[in-house]
Amino acid sequence: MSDKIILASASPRRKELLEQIGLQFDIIPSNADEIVLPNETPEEHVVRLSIDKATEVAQRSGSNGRWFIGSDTIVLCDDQILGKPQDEKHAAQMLKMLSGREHRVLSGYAILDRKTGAQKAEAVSTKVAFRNLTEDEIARYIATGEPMDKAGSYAIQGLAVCFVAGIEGSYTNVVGLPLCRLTLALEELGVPTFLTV
Ligand SMILES: Cc1cn([C@H]2C[C@H](O)[C@@H](COP(=O)(O)OP(=O)(O)OP(=O)(O)O)O2)c(=O)[nH]c1=O
Repeated sequence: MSDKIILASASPRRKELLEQIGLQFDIIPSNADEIVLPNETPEEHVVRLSIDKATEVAQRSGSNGRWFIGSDTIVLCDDQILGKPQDEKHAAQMLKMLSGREHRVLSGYAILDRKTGAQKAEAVSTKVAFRNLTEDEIARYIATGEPMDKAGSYAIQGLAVCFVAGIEGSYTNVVGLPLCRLTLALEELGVPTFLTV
């Protein structure tokens, strides 16, 4: 078994975030299903999906890789889970809902160590407040294409930063991975990071 770290994600944001902290890793996107189960809390949902993504990739990657990282991000508004929009109309509905108020962004992560069987997973929450958005602003934002592959139909790391009146908690958690918590978990599992090698 190689001592590699594998990011089980197709998200270019997660790739950039792990590169930002100097990790060396390979990418194998996950094919895990992303359904919401009845009676599951949003926290349980993102943690379960993170574990599913990491496990699914670990199971089909042969002897390639030791540590597998999976993650999932959702937006929560009025107790409703907002994932990625199905189309532009759906994106407009979500952005209208987020306009002028506060919501939460939940990201889960899971790290599996295939060598020892150890695992760490948790959900991290960040509060984000949007200023009021007009219908015209929402239409113009959707026309840029940015919302279409993002949970909640916006990207804080992109043009939508202009809508963000305030944030409480981890910024990278909104982008897709809570790096502060994740690096602590990596250290606890003995994964070499710039803080330990
Ligand atoms: C709220 C928000 C989400 N997002 C993105 C992060 C995730 O890529 C996406 C949420 O969808 P996810 O299902 O968490 O991830 P994904 O399908 O892009 O990738 P994979 O499942 O293979 O790991 O939304 C941003 O880029 N910026 C933001 O501000």
